[in-house]
Amino acid sequence: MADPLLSVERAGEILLEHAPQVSDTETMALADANRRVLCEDIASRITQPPFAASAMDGYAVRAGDIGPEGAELQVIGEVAAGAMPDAHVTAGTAMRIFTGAPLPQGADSVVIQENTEKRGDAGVFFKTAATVGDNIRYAGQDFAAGDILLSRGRTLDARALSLAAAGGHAVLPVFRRPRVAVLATGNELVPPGTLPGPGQISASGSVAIAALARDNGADVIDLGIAGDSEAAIRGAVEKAVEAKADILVTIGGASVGDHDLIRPTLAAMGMELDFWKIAMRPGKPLMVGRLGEMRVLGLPGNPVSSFVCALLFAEPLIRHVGHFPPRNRETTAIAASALADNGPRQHYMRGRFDCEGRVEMFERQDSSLQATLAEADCLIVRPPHAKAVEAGETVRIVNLG
Ligand SMILES: Nc1nc2c(c(=O)[nH]1)N[C@H]1C(S)=C(S)[C@@H](COP(=O)(O)OP(=O)(O)OC[C@H]3O[C@@H](n4cnc5c(N)ncnc54)[C@H](O)[C@@H]3O)O[C@H]1N2
Ligand code: MOO
Repeated sequence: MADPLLSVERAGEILLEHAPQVSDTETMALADANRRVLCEDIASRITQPPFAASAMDGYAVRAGDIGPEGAELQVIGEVAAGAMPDAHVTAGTAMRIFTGAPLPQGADSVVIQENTEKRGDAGVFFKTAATVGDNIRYAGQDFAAGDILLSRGRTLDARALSLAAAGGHAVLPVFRRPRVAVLATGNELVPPGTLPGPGQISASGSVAIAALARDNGADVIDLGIAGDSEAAIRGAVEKAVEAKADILVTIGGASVGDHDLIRPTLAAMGMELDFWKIAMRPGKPLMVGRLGEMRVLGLPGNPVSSFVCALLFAEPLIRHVGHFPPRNRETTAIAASALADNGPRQHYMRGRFDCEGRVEMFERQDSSLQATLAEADCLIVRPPHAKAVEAGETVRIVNLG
């Protein structure tokens, strides 16, 4: 019989199909622009290097003056970085020059000082032949004014920011960060740090989702904890709408119990449902919909389920909305021990690498166990109906690092 549940792959496609990308932009100082995405091509305002400069400490010479047998030349002055030469190099003369200094007119080569010997007051003997262009950085050899240095869509990092600075920019136009609202739901939840009373547990899920969202370039709106009532959930969702969240991530209340009110409440508020329940374990009750422009991701409450769903769905969604390039976490590894055959849902099993780099699964995989999640290096992916695997065979994994 065909499995009626949506596949993980198809769910991922549907998720991105209706997710509008951020169009608002802002101007950021270079110091604040790291990890942001450029919204325009950036052309250089200047030519780099702006002038022919020496790449070494030594002497600016005319290469033709020094043959294979060497030559003695008269030093007529010196030029350091930041100064301009006050003389021309003519036949039989040289000028002392330092790294970064402009090349004097007439010179066409720089000889490093290690290949010279001082002779008398103003004489220097050049021991080896010089070639035109030796140790010279010519004007514009890096880039010229008007060249496109960085393209729209580039995620800014240390190298890109340095290039922008070299090109004469102090600020850059970037897309605003995607706004992700995170809402925990459940009467049993208390904020982290509050000792749980009878029947209560710490709300850990939103901490994980907020950190993951920030890792992926989002601004997080923490909506706190809503109790299991339609009014409480509605109030929190309204705050997400007011804050103009691009994405609302809810945790818990996604399943079929009498207190699982996320889907009915959002439906009553006008959410268009894209899907609810997928062929995945943990994470079967995942829900995806749209409330106006806001993408809604309803994660199951078990902390491992909410984290795995966030990694597989919230991360790509945030990256897409924020114009960040997709992050491919999937690769393969050698199984350290045998794995049983799999049921109808794609199973993401916590695993860790052994000292030989092979992957072994944790024995206990219950979706409430957070200690093994924190210890895990990867999730071993077991596709629906996958056959049993022997030790030494290759398996798909999702890297958690
Ligand atoms: N009859 C059925 N029952 C359940 C099914 C099902 O198909 N039929 N699915 C199970 C699966 S799978 C999951 S996963 C859970 C998910 O259900 P909910 O999304 O409704 O989650 P809750 O019931 O609200 O919570 C489950 C569990 O997780 C704890 N929780 C909730 N929020 C947080 C949080 N922010 N931080 C830490 N822990 C949290 C909550 O206390 C519960 O212990 O449903 C199964 N049931
Ligand atoms: O799928 Mo639930 O998400 O197993 O714990």
